[in-house]
Amino acid sequence: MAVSTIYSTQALNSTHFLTSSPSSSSSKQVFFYRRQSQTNRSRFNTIITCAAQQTIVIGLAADSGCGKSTFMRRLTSVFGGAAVPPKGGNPDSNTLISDTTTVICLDDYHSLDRTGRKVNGVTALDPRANDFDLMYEQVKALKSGVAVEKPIYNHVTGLLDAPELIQPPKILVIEGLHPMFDERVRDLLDFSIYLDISNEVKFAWKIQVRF
Ligand SMILES: Nc1ncnc2c1ncn2[C@@H]1O[C@H](COP(=O)(O)OP(=O)(O)OP(=O)(O)O)[C@@H](O)[C@H]1O
Ligand SMILES: O=C(CO)[C@H](O)[C@H](O)COP(=O)(O)O
Repeated sequence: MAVSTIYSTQALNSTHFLTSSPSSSSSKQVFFYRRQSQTNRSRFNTIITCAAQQTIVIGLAADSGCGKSTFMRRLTSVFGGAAVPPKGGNPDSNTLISDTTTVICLDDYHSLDRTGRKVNGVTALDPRANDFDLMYEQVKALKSGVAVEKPIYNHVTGLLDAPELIQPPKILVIEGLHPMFDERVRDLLDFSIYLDISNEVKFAWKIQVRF
């Protein structure tokens, strides 16, 4: 598994691209190619293509409000096609689907809704508030080409909504608080990214969202 950490102190508005990263496991065929245009050597002109035998799984971890969604929108656009919510589904779905990539928000594996967390005195970061067994089963199924009925955590109501059908994509991104906490889920990742955002920047971004 290749690992990359993005530091907020380096460049707040920069995008960090995946570079050539053969998987550590010789049984997999996962390659990201990085190529720059001859005419324009700007890093925003980088093209990435990918060849793989099965669904590639990318894990993106960061604290709440640290730019996971923003980073994923940029990454999926690099992979090709606009990422949009599932058509005709729950308007509060957290999922984004593009031609090549499906982004799943791991908040959907909260085992306790907002009231349940309050009653039990735990935050969403607490492993006890998350269903890692289901997360593992469903990521494993998608990686092996099997569709799943994934739950939805509704950030508007704070409730767990009826599940949505997720088809196996070429590239699956799981983004959230804990893509690397459970060893079984971690072992399914081909590439891991951690957004290491300083508290100063994190609070500034959070205030921007809330006010
Ligand atoms: N690289 C960046 N430069 C400037 N602002 C950013 C950057 N990344 C994210 N932000 C801002 O920070 C805020 C939070 O970003 P975002 O919603 O992507 O985070 P998140 O981790 O997905 O949040 P949540 O955990 O609540 O789902 C947004 O207002 C976004 O515009
Ligand atoms: O986005 C989050 C974590 O990634 C939220 O903090 C978490 O899902 C709890 O949800 P809410 O704030 O709606 O109670």
